Amino acid sequence: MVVVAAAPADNSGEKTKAKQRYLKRKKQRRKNKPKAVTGAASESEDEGDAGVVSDADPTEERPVDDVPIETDIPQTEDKPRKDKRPKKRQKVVDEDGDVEMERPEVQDVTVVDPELAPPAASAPLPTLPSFPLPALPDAPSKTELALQGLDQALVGAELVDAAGLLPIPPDGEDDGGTGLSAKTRKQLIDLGIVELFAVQTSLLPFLLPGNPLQRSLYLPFDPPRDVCVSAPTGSGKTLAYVVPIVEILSTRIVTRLRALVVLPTRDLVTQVRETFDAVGKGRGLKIGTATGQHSFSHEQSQLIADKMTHLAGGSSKVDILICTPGRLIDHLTGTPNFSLQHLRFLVIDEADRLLAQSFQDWLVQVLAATRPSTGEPSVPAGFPQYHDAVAPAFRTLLSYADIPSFVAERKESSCQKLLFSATLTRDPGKLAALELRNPKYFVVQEKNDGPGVLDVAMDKFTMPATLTEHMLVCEPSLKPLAFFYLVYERAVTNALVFTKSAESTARLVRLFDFFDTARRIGIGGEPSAVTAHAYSSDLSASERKSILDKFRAREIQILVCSDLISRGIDISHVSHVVSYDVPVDMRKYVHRVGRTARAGRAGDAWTLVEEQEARYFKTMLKQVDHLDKVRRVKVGEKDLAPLAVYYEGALGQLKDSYAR
Ligand SMILES: Nc1ncnc2c1ncn2[C@@H]1O[C@H](COP(=O)(O)OP(=O)(O)OP(=O)(O)O)[C@@H](O)[C@H]1O
Repeated sequence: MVVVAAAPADNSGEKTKAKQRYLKRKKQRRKNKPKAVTGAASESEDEGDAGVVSDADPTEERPVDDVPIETDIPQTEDKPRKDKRPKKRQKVVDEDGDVEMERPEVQDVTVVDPELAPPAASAPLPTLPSFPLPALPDAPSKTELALQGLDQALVGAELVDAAGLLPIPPDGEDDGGTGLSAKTRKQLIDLGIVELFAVQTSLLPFLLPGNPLQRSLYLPFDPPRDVCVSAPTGSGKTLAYVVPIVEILSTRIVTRLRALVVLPTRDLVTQVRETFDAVGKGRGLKIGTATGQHSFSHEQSQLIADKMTHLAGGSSKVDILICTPGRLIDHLTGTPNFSLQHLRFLVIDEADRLLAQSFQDWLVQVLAATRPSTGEPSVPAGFPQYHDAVAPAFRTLLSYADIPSFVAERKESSCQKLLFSATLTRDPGKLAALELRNPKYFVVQEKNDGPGVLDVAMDKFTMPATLTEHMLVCEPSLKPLAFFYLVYERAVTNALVFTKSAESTARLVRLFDFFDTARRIGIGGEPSAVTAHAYSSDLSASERKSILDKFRAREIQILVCSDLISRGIDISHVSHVVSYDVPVDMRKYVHRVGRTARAGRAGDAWTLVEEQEARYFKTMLKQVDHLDKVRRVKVGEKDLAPLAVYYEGALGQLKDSYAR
């Protein structure tokens, strides 16, 4: 009996001389061997091999391929073979420790008489198991990256189908699942609102629960959850908060400042006020605005009833205040008895825009004013105090010693924060700054439009379904002409035209006037049907209002503006939006184009792209999988030729006017 020790593995892949010799013999042996019908292939082969090896030089090292390998191939023999010892197996535990495996043990090989050897099997030789080469793990997908660090509440957002509508029952007890009182339903129907849009359908029942206790003005023991809403432009977010606020505050007896709505611009404050006035008509609610449009003392007199006495519970003349953040801070720091302790609602509309605004840390100051501080009582002993006017959460700040303990207990503020935007931020840092209480997210999107939460996480915002988008690439020098082509040849009127600055706005309007006059003369002096006007921050508030009114009345057909009114402004008849200068980022694009195709109406958006900007613009759209939604329109010289003659003249006049 000769025992051949197993050789170490030869990983080089080169065949040694010994191996070559061995393989040759093996081949020979196979040829001579009688054909086996059954039997464990590996074992028969092993034994045969061993016999051959015994002839070989015992000092020769045998290649690792020689070593019999025990596999887990099921045995086909019916009877167990008595002459074989069961082979030893080595137990190993995998790296994670949760799977126990058996590793075949390298064995001694016993040489037996070939006569006694069982017939060799014809099955193929078992091969060495191959182990995968070490490789770097796959890079995380964009989706995985987008989800990293995301607010868990956003991950669990409620997805709302943008097409969902809910009819408003006109009268009777049944509210049809809207959560609205008969009074509010009647008021909405009088305003022409006969069904709720998707965002309202999901938000109203949430903010107006069936249990009347949860509709209370104060919920100190059961504070309400905060809400974040991401819904496309023109989808009706304003009514989604105006209606519940009016509904809940209508139960109030005493006027306190209970709803604060913060918006980024004065124009939006005016617009939202009009909506509150319309919906809240006949409900006795007092509504105020603070934008800096009037003098500070005038605003103070509109907001505060008593400026002279220090009142622990504040003194408000309004139930609802709609304001810009700057003016809000002015009142918070400079108006006596202006208090946010009674707030039931804090609305931050165009939230991502406002959170990007760090004006005097407005958010920190506002949030601090809505919750009781842990410091000294705000009203020292000896001062006149009216404890009935103090919000429950703030009663601990009173210096009264005789307040029963259940009242004096520290309770949470009842202020419910409501955040809205068509481009809601997913920035965890910014969301954390809001100190949201158990927030509930609503994401309104087109049905089957992909994973909604991920879309928000990856800045892929849902556009209105009724919007058609175009881009027109042109030479920079021909851009004004391309714009005139859109106006006169493609009937792009009732349009908002966005430029990059107030200066570009003024220049374009001037050029438009020269062009229009030249064209009018050229075609026989017909009065022009198209009037363009500039709308910019250079204008006074009253001028801006008058221009907007004229545009709404269709006396002006084209309003040229900067991004000042790219957010929130709602003018129903805007059928076209033109980005005369390409927007700097996707958010701006979403808000600009969202000035049309509102409330289910059709609308067209055009972007004029200078040749050198085309790559940037397309990349911006591609990053959010939006490029294929924007149709590329080609305008050749032939198209522009009829207008080119007036354009030359208008350009000359513009140059002269600036030279003067
Ligand atoms: N249920 C409804 N039925 C009919 N019209 C509605 C309804 N809800 C809202 N609207 C109208 O839809 C238009 C757009 O609403 P709103 O201004 O609230 O949109 P938005 O979602 O705030 O848009 P943006 O993000 O651009 O500010 C308004 O003219 C509004 O009156």
